[in-house]
Amino acid sequence: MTTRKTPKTPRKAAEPKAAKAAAPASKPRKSRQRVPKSTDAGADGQNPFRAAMRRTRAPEPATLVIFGVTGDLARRKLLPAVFGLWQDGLLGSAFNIVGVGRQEMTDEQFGDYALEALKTSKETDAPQPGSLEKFRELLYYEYGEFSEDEVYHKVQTELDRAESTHGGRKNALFYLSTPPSLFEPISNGLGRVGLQEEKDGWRRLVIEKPFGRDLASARELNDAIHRVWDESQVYRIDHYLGKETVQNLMAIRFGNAIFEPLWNRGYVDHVQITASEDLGLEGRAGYYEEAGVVRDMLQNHLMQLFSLTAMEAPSAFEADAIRDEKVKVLRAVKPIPAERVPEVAVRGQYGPGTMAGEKVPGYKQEPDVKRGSRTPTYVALKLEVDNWRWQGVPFFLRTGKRLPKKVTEIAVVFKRPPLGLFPGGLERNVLAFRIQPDEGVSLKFSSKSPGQEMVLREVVMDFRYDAFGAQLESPYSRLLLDAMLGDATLFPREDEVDHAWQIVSGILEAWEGEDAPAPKFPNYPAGTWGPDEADDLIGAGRRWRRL
Ligand SMILES: NC(=O)C1=CN([C@@H]2O[C@H](COP(=O)(O)OP(=O)(O)OC[C@H]3O[C@@H](n4cnc5c(N)ncnc54)[C@H](OP(=O)(O)O)[C@@H]3O)[C@@H](O)[C@H]2O)C=CC1
Ligand SMILES: O=C1O[C@H](COP(=O)(O)O)[C@@H](O)[C@H](O)[C@H]1O
Repeated sequence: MTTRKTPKTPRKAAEPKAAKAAAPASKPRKSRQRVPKSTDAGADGQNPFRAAMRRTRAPEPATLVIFGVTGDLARRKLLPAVFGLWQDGLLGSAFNIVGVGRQEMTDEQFGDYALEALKTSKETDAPQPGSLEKFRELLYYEYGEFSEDEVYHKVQTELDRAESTHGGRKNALFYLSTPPSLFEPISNGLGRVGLQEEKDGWRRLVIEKPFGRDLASARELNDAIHRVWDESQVYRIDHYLGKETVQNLMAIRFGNAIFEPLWNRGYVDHVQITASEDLGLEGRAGYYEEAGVVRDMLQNHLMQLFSLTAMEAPSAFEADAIRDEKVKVLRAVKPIPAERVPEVAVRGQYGPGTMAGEKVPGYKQEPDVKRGSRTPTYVALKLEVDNWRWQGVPFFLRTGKRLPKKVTEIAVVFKRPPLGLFPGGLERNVLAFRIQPDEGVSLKFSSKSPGQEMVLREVVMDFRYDAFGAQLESPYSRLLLDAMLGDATLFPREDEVDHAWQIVSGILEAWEGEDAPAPKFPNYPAGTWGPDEADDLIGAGRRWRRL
């Protein structure tokens, strides 16, 4: 995304740049609003999940500064998440947002933009009467070139202004919701004007994914970030960790006595981790052509799901104890040098096809995609873990765009019973964590079907999240609140990110290196479950789950 766009929603004419830049530092603040009570479902009129959080968690007064606030992520996810937290009274006694972008806009115009975003996003909680207008009072906007100091001075001025209503504190959470190429320039810009210094309040940096584009660039970015920030101030976000159902994986594994004894090579045949998407490119060619599925999904979201499934129990539910265990299992993954890639990985790119009865274009026909594009939109990978728990148990990971449906699932497939006493029934028990949609956990097993004969049938025990009677929290709400509270438990640490890059490095080398053979793309029609080679990867006697 290098071209400058016009604002994405109708707005009033932009105020001249000079007039905005010359606004006095002492411009009067809008009065801070009392946080309204929620009318979400729940006995006390609140979203029960959030009400539970409210009792124990309240951040200090703070400013959330979103760089790239005019982008897709901010519009569809971040602003709705912040609005929901604020409406439920979770953002403490004083809070405001400074949106930062490259487009010229006044605070007023930004208010219109943000409200339009809230009204159109599917993720926005039902607003209470008048609450959108009250929320608008918290919104400020600054713009400029991210390579120049001026915009950071403007941000500093915003923090100075907020001080009086924030109890003399200048706490700030800087959220980098921009293309990854801007992470380092923005971090440096903040550093040049001293915005990382914690003299008069905490300062934290949230960095979106992908963190780097390969192992070398991730390390360079990490070093650059550390030249400005202490690791304790850095929150690398992977929104999959904010999903309730992903956290539930730890709850089920380590909060029950019945699963862990089976969670090993003695009982588990293999594990399948799937993140399939029915969507195609959604106008994100500029980003996706550079990234491809390995950087977009595999290196981060799927590696997180893998490490949470395969790790040992942490000694405590604390950031470093959990991160230590995740790193240990990532280190135990059998290395995948470029020569091994054909054995363990399959790539794909969708061609034209049919989705829900509608014809859809292939990847190469999507707007702004190069006609000869080699960008993969599908990957399947076999991981082997060289440790006592998992020796000989393959983990199969797959993710892709334009697959038949949106579903993310972790399925633990158990070994066959040692003796087949009865006819019928299923081949193997499966414990499946439905991360999304239709969130829940199911266990498949065989049962006698009614009748004279001892014939088995496959049955399912199913737990559904909607049994709790509450809508699940957006992962961004959870993670934003955690970052405001200084809780890094659900954010990947630098060594986790590094090890995840190490695992996929050979794949990138084999597929993108100078001598890499040209792929035969497209190799799956949109609306199908990916290339046929993925079936060979999972091997004889096993098959991918049809979800
Ligand atoms: N969108 C999504 O669903 C998800 C996105 N992410 C990550 O979030 C981050 C943001 O993604 P997304 O919102 O989709 O990206 P977008 O391309 O929509 O834009 C992000 C923002 O960056 C600005 N921007 C782009 N290029 C420049 C530039 N050269 N100089 C200054 N500003 C620039 C855009 O300004 P303008 O509006 O003027 O173009 C916009 O404000 C990325 O790191 C992405 O990987 C992570 C998970 C999901
Ligand atoms: O990070 C990303 O994730 C989304 C999928 O997220 P989900 O929460 O809807 O499963 C993906 O579409 C996008 O390409 C990627 O950048």
